[in-house]
Amino acid sequence: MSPATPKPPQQPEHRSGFACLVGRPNAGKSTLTNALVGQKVAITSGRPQTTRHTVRGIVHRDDAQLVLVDTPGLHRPRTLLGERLNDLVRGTLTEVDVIAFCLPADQKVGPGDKFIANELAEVRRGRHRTPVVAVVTKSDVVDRATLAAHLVAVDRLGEQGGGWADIVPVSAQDDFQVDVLTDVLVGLLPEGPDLYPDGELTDEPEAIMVAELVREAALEGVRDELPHSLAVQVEEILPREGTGDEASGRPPLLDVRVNLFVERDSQKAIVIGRGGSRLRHVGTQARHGIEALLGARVYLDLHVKVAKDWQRDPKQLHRLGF
Ligand SMILES: Nc1nc2c(ncn2[C@@H]2O[C@H](COP(=O)(O)OP(=O)(O)OP(=O)(O)O)[C@@H](O)[C@H]2O)c(=O)[nH]1
Repeated sequence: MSPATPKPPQQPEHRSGFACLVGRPNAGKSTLTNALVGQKVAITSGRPQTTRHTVRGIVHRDDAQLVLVDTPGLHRPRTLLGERLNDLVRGTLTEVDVIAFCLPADQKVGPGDKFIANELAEVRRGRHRTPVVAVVTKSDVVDRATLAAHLVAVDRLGEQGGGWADIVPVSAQDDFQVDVLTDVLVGLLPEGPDLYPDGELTDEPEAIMVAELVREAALEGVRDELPHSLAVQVEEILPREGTGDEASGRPPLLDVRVNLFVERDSQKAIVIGRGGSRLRHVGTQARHGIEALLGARVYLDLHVKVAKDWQRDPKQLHRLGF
């Protein structure tokens, strides 16, 4: 009997597709996106509901490309803006290949999670049968017994929709099991070639990222209702004439003009601060981030404007890009 010819090693199939992170506000979606991608692309903040735009990060591997869509927090709509956000989330859910449902380990499974689980059950029953992975985030903040109990509760939450494709506890902060989650998500993608060129981390227009940096700085340390009442619009990003030097490769200074919209005069006063001190601080904070993002020196010109009840006005929402 002749020995069996050894088979050539099988090349693993290349996979590619879109994943979307959902979860109640503050569940850790942005932080997890950053941990998965390995670089800061989405904007995190201690305050809930700050992620308004769909920011994508891209995980490049030899065997796969995973495009992450970081959605705004799915929540019960209270205003027109809330409804638009939810429409955006629902639209995203049916377009992706896999959904990661983030449930923070330090919070009991509550009505907000059940609301989202119901939505996801619909998506799983739908035409696309999109698989949903339950991700228990912030697992570093609880002990093992609490984590175990939480995993059981999360498992039970998935029963109505026919069960989760997987359950993965992670800590974005301690880089615990983030690679395991990547493997699980990649395993649920269809076979396919790269969707984006290597090295590209986000396809967000620069202006949106600039707006998010300003928004993040403007919300920092403000303890009132501001997060729901602040919109940021980048009016222009222009190279200033005669400031660059082609020979040495020095980029020109960029003039960045940004409008911050609030709903009331009292909120305008909060953003500006006594004698303009707070706004100056916001400007400095944001400028550092923008310079790092754009790789050039920046002159940041901030204007605070009152756009009354903009959250409820379709015309204003449109103008602000919603
Ligand atoms: N201890 C710990 N804290 C975390 C972890 N991930 C996120 N956080 C914190 O949780 C808070 C919310 O995190 P985000 O990533 O902004 O949450 P989000 O779900 O994107 O929030 P929204 O934009 O409001 O939807 C921040 O203060 C994070 O620092 C983690 O793995 N461990």
